[in-house]
Amino acid sequence: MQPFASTIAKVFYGTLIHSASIKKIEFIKQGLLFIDNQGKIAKLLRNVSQDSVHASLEGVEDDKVVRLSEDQFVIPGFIDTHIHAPQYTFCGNGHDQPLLEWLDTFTFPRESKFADKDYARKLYTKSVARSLRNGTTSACWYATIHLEACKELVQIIQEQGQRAYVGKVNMNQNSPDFLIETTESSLRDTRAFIEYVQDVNTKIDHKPLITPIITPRFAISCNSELLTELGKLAAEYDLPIQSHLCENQNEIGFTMSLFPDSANYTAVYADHGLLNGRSIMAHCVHMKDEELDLMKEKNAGISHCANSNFNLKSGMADVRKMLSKGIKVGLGTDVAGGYSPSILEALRASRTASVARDADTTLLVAELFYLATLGGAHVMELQDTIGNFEVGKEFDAILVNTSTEDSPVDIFDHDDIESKFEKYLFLGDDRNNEQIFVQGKRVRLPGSSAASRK
Ligand SMILES: O=c1[nH]c(=O)c2nc[nH]c2[nH]1
Repeated sequence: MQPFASTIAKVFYGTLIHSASIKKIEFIKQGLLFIDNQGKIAKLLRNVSQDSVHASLEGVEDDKVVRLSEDQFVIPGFIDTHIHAPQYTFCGNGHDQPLLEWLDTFTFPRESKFADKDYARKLYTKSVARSLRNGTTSACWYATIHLEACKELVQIIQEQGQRAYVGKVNMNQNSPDFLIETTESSLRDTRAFIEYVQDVNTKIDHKPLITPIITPRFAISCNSELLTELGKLAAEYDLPIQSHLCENQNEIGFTMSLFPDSANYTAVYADHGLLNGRSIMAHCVHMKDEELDLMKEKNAGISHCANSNFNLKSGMADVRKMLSKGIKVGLGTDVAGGYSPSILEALRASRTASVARDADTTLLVAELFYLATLGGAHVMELQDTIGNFEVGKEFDAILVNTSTEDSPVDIFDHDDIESKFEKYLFLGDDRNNEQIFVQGKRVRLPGSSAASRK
């Protein structure tokens, strides 16, 4: 056996589809993708004919080779840059209200239930499984303020095998009595949470997939002292940061009344050390030009949550302008402002929003697919690790089949792989996601026959 072949854990032969850049989807026909036993992409060959494939696979055992059919292709896993784990419990409800009322009526009472960690385990198991089943191989999760429930979420994500940023939410003002912390308890529990995740990561036999993320809910719910200390914690532990920004006009007005010394809402985060290259700001619907310029200057990323922005009637973000300014943008489902845990739905809503904003500058299919994959990787600052099939990256992927028994996509004789792929983007769903991989391991969801991370 050849030395290279002996480190190979899996090989895919068939059509591979990924973003080569924001403007270009590469359809790799007769591709051979080699995954090593660390879950990394070891080699990628293009246009390998049936005649020569045998030679290219020399030394690789046959049971490691997946031969894709004409209706199957492999794409990078989706990246959900903004999702609330506890809110899956009311996903699809409550869209008659705008943001601040929706938070008071639905969100805060439901999130308060996560004080009970057994309840949290039961519900988080479903949130994470649903996200994974929809092809989200990486997610930026918001939990709640409750430390023990946050730990449960980490354990569940680890059991199910998703790559994730997980945030213990911080709230010490303008929050109901049943969902509020003191500055001291908020900081103490955030530090304990960070150290818990770090400890979990020392006990695994693979490169860590879970990272704690500093998560001030939004400026309204954190006072200046807490924001400042969270900025210091992010710097001390070198961690990413996530929050909400310029989602709704009432939210912006209230924020500026609380932080009158900052030039604008975006500057509130910058003024507290919370805006840098590892910051992920969700929504950004009503951004002034100087706020977008500040995002660019700080190299901060935006999670575009079009589904949520429609549901909560927040507005339509100007993604074209963000991209033309060179700002990093990815997609977020924003469960449960967004009614769907599927990034495919986020992609479709993003297209609709871009058409409704300006039919002359709509987001193109290549751009939408990029936002769902490589764009999200940039927002997470994981572009050197995931997002497409460049050699050396880790293999996070979906094996899509457009002809599964219960497929919502109909395929006709005239369909080629390009049209099958586009049909999947606009008509497909989790029934087409035949296999899901994170760091080279097949993810098996609760209820399936085998345990996770095989
Ligand atoms: O869409 C949103 N969902 C939330 O949970 C939230 N909290 C603050 N701002 C928010 N926006």
